[in-house]
Amino acid sequence: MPSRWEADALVIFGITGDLAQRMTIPALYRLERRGLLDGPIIGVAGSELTDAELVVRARKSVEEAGGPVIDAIFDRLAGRMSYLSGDATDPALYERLARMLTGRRRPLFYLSMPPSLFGPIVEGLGTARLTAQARVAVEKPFGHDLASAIELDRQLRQVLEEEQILRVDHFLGKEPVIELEYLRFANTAMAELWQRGRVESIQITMAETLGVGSRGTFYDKVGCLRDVVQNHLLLVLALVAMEPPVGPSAKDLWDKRVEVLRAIPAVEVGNYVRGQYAGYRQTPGVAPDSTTETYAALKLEINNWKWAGVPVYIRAGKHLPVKDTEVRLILKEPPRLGFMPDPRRVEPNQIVVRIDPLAGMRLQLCALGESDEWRTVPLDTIFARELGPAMPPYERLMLAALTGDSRPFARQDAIVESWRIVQPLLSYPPPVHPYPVGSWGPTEADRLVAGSLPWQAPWVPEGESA
Ligand SMILES: NC(=O)C1=CN([C@@H]2O[C@H](COP(=O)(O)OP(=O)(O)OC[C@H]3O[C@@H](n4cnc5c(N)ncnc54)[C@H](OP(=O)(O)O)[C@@H]3O)[C@@H](O)[C@H]2O)C=CC1
Ligand SMILES: O=C1O[C@H](COP(=O)(O)O)[C@@H](O)[C@H](O)[C@H]1O
Repeated sequence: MPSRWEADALVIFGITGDLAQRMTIPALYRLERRGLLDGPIIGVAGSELTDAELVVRARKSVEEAGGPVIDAIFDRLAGRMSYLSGDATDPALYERLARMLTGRRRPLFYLSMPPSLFGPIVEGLGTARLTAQARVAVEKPFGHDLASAIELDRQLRQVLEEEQILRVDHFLGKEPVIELEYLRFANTAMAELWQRGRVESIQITMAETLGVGSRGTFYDKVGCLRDVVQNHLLLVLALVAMEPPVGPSAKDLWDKRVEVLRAIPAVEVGNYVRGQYAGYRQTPGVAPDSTTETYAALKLEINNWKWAGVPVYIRAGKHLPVKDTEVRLILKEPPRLGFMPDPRRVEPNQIVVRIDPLAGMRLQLCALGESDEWRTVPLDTIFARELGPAMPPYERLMLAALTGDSRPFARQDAIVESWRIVQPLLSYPPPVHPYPVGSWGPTEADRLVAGSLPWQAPWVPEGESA
């Protein structure tokens, strides 16, 4: 049954911006190729452009995203597109937009704009009476701390109901992140292991080989904790630790995720290590005396029946040795039985769910080799080889937004809880430690995992260059 929120028009605010050009337009092309688009697409931005000039830019975006561009498909997409130029703070823009949307009842407004404009845009849409049956997608960041996240929501809620707001976090569109729920609850083997009686600790790593590049001005105001930990990684943790949802709706899913976040106490500053890669301060747009972190590592706990006593370690950073995002459950050691040779050398089993770049799962077991040597034996699965290629996140999220599926979009209470968890770290940031480019971050982060297995080198599947 079609959702009552299925869109009959798409309006992209910020169509000329970096995100729209690199991600949104190529995603729309791929949806067109699958035959999943319907209705007009209106791009809005400040630049003075004609419809034809927008189409030329769109073609360039699709070409730069890679893969062949099929003329007939691109022409179909281009045929839907039109452009509206104006200032998002000018009420006249919304009157013009309303005229372009005549006859359309359920537009999706996708805000790929500076976050400071989210409030004014929603107000403009409301004043032009465009929001009755509309939905509004907003890109992260949802605030820059707890207070501003609450304030942003207050502004949006003056015009919109909660279910009209789609908070886009592209990690929630990643196939293996979605897969986590099924892996855990469709497999008794996993479900039985996934609890404090079996798990010694959890490590979540998001390592990037690149630095901040041309995003210095943006990044220096944000830092690693806000950029990827508060949003992507805490939402992934919520999925890793949640109880099974009682039903299939977005509410069922988010109720369980939020339960996990509510059970996580705010992180103590002593459990947080910040790092900055060598040379960061020379990046264009970065302050010469910047103390912004490009690496963050923290230890937290989940105070509920299932996870109490299991430390969760999260680390993320730029200019690290590999590009890798993974969740690693380190299982408890087996009992030391007398019949096994040298039982102290048995390594604990580990379950790794790799999110990026080549998604998959590893079960790390232990076996005795020919010469009575303990060996680590990996059982690996690459999801794309078993399940076929996954839909890229922006395509999946755009499709969900257009078809009225709220499940992959973050709910406000989850956002508030995740800011609460990191707020002490933002209010009282510890000193930042330098680290060399290509290293695993500052060695100070090693003290966080004292008492658990050290930080584990991520699983990089064979054939994938590090
Ligand atoms: N870039 C990325 O990789 C990511 C970005 N995001 C988020 O997405 C959003 C957009 O980011 P990004 O694309 O990088 O930003 P850009 O600065 O590249 O683009 C901003 C867009 O907003 C338009 N714009 C700005 N001010 C006005 C105004 N007053 N009136 C009308 N249009 C205006 C610009 O139009 P014009 O230039 O034509 O005037 C442009 O199209 C931000 O919220 C960002 O945090 C989230 C994840 C990743
Ligand atoms: O949101 C962000 O994510 C990217 C990493 O995303 P991925 O899909 O390539 O893992 C990160 O580089 C960027 O700094 C951040 O804003």
